Amino acid sequence: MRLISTRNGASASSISEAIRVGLAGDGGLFIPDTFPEGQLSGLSVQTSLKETALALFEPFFKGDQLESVLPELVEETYDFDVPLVNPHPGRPGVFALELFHGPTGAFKDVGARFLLRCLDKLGDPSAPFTVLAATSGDTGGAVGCAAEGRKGVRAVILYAKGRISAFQERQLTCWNAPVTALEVDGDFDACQRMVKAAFAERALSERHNLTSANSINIARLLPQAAYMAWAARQAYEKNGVKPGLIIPTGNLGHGVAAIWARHMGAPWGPIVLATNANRTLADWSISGRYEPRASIATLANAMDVGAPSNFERLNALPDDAARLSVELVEDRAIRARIKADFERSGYVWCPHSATAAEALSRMREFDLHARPWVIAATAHPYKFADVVEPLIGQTLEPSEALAEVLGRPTQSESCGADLDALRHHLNALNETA
Ligand SMILES: N[C@@H](CCOP(=O)(O)O)C(=O)O
Repeated sequence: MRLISTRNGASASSISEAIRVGLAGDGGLFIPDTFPEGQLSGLSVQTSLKETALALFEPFFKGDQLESVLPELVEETYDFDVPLVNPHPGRPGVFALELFHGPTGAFKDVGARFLLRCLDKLGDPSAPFTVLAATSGDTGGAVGCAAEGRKGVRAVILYAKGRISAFQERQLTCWNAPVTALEVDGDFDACQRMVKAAFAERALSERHNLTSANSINIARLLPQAAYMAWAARQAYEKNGVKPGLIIPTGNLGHGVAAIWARHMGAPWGPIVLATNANRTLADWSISGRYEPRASIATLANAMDVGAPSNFERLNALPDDAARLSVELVEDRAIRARIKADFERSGYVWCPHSATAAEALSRMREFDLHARPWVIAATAHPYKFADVVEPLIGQTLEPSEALAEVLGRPTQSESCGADLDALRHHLNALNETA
């Protein structure tokens, strides 16, 4: 399989190269020239998540230098539960795919663990990769955690000052070498622009061996596509009807991973993207025009994205593969959904997952009962205790892994919201190395 750019025809010589560089030379995102077919057809409800991942990865990694270590990478990536639970006992056709049982309590753990392990295998400790991660809250923590203690990489996390939850900030700034956290005086889109500008400056990129840990990197998307393929099969087998998926969406990496999984044969029916009040995708779904706008701060802060990077990948798909709908959920509705579902069944959503639960509640009765529905539950509610606890009137308990973070010292450096400021920090890292 060839990996080509979403833009002007650049391509990668192998998946390892695509992972190493993160972004294609023309600034586009890597996509397969043709999607493999039939990889998922032999899988059954008994096929484990790890087996599903190996089957899905096979055509991407065939003949690649990482092919022989894939079983080890898969074993380590998926070493926590990804349960499909029923959040409302009175509604047996509704499921939550709980993606927050990893070390940092967000679905980002899966992709970050896989990507950082790939890079560590490919990296040279005497000239490690510098892995840049722009974050609106959850990616940074997952990348920091996955990078800690590695020799072939160093991670530089750019986070938007004042735009993340207190726990997320702690979780971005608590990792030991080789992790550096930069508190950027700007929003997530500014962080993302700085990262892309750094890649575009060839000398800078080569000097630091830059790559990306955001979902622009294909090694973030594939492991997400794998659990989406596995979950579709599980839900499908429950009553033989293709389930619908509702997925909270910001930078669109998770949504595209699910759409890729369906395009490669995972038995998903309709896919609904739930967004917060950042309306770029909702407007596009109505007007057909993609018009990035400045992001606004919401309760579902990890989705505060005005220019979703993976739109390019969505746009590169044939129309029938990319079919989806978008539901916009404002803060008021997020609050009300967390409260209502807790009162109804005791289930607690994080503000991001609550956008998807709210989208489900707005569905017409006919669509709701026509098939099972899976809500992607993307983050542990404890990470947003300041929002969630007053709504449910109870104290939330952290998971063991999240509690561990509370005991760690934290450290970050201030950074301006432009390339010069980032360049300064990167050069300083080289001087202290
Ligand atoms: N939701 C993100 C924003 C970055 O998205 P990514 O999936 O491209 O890393 C976050 O939590 O930082």
